[in-house]
Amino acid sequence: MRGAITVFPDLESLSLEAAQLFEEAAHAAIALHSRFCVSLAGGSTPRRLYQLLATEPHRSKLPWNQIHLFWGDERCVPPDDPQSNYRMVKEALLDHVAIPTANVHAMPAVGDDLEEAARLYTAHLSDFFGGDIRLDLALLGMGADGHTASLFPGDAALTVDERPVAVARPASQPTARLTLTYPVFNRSRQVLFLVAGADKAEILTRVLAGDTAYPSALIEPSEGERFWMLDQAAASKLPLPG
Ligand SMILES: O=C1O[C@H](COP(=O)(O)O)[C@@H](O)[C@H](O)[C@H]1O
Repeated sequence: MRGAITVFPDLESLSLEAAQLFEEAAHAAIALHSRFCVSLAGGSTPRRLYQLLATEPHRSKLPWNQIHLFWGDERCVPPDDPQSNYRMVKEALLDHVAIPTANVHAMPAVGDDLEEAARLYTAHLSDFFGGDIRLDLALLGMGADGHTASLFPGDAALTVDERPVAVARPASQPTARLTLTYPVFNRSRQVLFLVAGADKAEILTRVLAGDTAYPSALIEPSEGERFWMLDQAAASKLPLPG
């Protein structure tokens, strides 16, 4: 087993703790370098976390003008599509907090030329961070196939290590995607995986045992910390401690 792992009874208690970690990480990063740069996970699991950040006590305690939100991945759909990760974040969080528009760094995953879209987001990251793209916190989820962000088993995006953004074309998915790549996640100061649901229990045991057939197992920040927050259902097949 690798990384700090905490099991919660349900998604609500997991999300409450994740919101606390987010707030503490934000204050620590802002004390260190006056801003907090975080990449957001999509899908369904982090929605409750984002809702909690958008309500008291977190909403008032977070200095939104010093928080910069990036996207870990995006589905190639319009931003108002139900599948859009941007839309999920907007509805759960952005619509409810006073974050400056300039601090919302959504992935432009639309248009016919996705390689160009990946180049544009790469250029945006380079402009923002300069030569060293380093997130303070990467929020990640895990799919039942072991994918994380849009790093899917067998997809070419897994092998991209010279660019921060790649186009993913997972055979299992209805649309192409954009994703941050391993070097970005593995350079983050902190990585927090949020994993909930019984459908993930089997693969999670393999990921946490370090089986690199599953993309989530290859997220290992070289100089940072990695945390796993699991609900009881996702953790149900893990070996018992001791
Ligand atoms: O497709 C995606 O899936 C993963 C996991 O999502 P969940 O719904 O099982 O929580 C997510 O982390 C990723 O950002 C998303 O695009």
